[in-house]
Amino acid sequence: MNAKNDIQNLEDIQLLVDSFYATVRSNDLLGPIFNERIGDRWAEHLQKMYRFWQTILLEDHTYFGSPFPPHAQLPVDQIHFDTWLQLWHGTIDQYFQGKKADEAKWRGDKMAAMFLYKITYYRDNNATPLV
Ligand code: HEM
Repeated sequence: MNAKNDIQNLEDIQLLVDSFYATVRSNDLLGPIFNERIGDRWAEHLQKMYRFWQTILLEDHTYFGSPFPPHAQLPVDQIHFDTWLQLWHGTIDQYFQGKKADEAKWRGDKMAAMFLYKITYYRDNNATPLV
C-alpha cells in the first residue's frame, strides 16, 4: 500500500471530520450523547468542526467560538474521553500520516485532558463555569 499523505487542505479536514463523526454517531457510548444534544443540527456542527480544525491545523482563522462551554455539563467521564481519543486517533491513522496528522492527535489529547479536568473540577466543586 502507498504511503498516506499528511493533512494539507480544507478537503482533508472535511474528510477527517466527516469520517470521525460518522464513527462517533454509531458508537454505543458516545453516539447517544452527541445525538441527543445535536439532534437535527449535525450539518451545522460539522461545519463548525471544519472551522475549528482548519484554525488549529492549517492556521486559517475561521473558528471564533469557545470550545469548552458546550461540554461543561455533559454526563461524561474518563471512559468517554478515552473512547473519543481512540476514535480520533483511529480515524486520523486511517487516512493520513505526517506532521499535521501527529499534531491533530496531540491537540486532541491535550484538549480532551483539559476538558476532563475542568468537567471534573466543576462537578466536584458543584460550580458552574463562567466562560
Ligand atoms: C467525551 C468527549 C466529547 C463529547 C461527548 C463532546 C460533545 C460535544 C457536544 C454535544 C457539542 C455541542 C454541539 C452543540 O450542541 O452545538 C460539542 C461541541 C464541540 N466540541 Fe466536543 N465533545 C467531546 C470532546 C471534544 C474534544 C476532545 C474536543 C477538542 C479536541 C471537542 C471540540 C468541540 C468543539 C470545538 C465544539 C464546538 C464548540 C462551539 O460551539 O463553538 N470536543 N462537543
